Amino acid sequence: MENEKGESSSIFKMGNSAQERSLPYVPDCYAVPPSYEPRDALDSNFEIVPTIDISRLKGSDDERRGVIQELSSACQLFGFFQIVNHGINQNILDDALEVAHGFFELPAKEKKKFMSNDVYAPVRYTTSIKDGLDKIQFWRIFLKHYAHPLHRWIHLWPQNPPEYREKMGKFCEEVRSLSLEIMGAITESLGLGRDYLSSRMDKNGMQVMAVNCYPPCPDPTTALGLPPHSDYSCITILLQNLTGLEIFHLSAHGGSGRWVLVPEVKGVLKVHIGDHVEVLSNGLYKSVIHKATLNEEKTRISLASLHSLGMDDKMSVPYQLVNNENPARYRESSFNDFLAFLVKNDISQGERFIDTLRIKD
Ligand SMILES: O=C(O)CCC(=O)C(=O)O
Ligand SMILES: [Fe+2]
Repeated sequence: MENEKGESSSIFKMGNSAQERSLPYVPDCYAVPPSYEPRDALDSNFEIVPTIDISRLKGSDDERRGVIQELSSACQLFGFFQIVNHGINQNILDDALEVAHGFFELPAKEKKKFMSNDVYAPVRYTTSIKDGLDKIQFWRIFLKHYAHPLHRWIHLWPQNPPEYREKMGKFCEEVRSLSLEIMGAITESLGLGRDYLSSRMDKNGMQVMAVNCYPPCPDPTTALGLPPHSDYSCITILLQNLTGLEIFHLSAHGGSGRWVLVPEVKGVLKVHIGDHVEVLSNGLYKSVIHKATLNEEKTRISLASLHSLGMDDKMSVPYQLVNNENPARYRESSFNDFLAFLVKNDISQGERFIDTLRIKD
């Protein structure tokens, strides 16, 4: 973000190319507390991250039931799973990553048009989380833009690289229809039926793209791309070019949990359970705490597509999941409520939206 003199508070001088932005050292404002980065507890056993063949959702009743069971177990144990055979062509994934990278390589002048720290802006470009306001800064540059309905927002997106709108637009449309399919399976797995949220998500549902760039970092052990957090959305579908995403596996280590590095396998998409599915399930499914770690040599790009109900549409605990023994554990809230929370709170300090929704016994 720029002050009156036109200087950026960010070390990244947001306009330059990723290479020029790279510093030979990590300034103090980027140093994260050791508790954010417990390297010794990292589980590098890739096998344990659940992977689901999503094509079976369209198969026989038995196949669909099998997927629903796997999904339910992944949502309870991890709040996270990977999907294969999702039906999105590899070219579409590669093209979206390519135009995202191309955008961050543009000269300052181009990118500055989108610079904003207003969390309500439908298109904004900035660094960290709230640049200049976060107590700790994060080694991340990002473009955030709304993506659904596409015709309403696409004319606000970058026109450079020239194929940005077409290629990112195609990716967004494909990922959105996948999100509806997955949400149908999630509500079915909760006994609410496949169409419990369909019309609300279909008509007014939001899709927000976080197009993230993490330049090479001279000391990846001291800084982070993003601190531990959960997403406010129903689900997030994520595509990355390199490993770096770590999730907190709650059920590991007798419930004390541990960090797991998510593997990168070409073509595999990642699905995060967000705060609003935790509410929807009355706490049976957990929104996954995750963070973005850094690479010493390479620029990491991730495309996080967040899917939620409409701006003012409230997610509440369904009456079907509530009885005397199992009362509602969360207050209702909307996407707009999350934005108000984001304005007032510093996520870099570990504040979580979901914690503000819990109903105390
Ligand atoms: O870059 C990543 O792997 C994580 C991105 C993320 O968590 C987000 O944009 O909310
Ligand atoms: Fe996230």
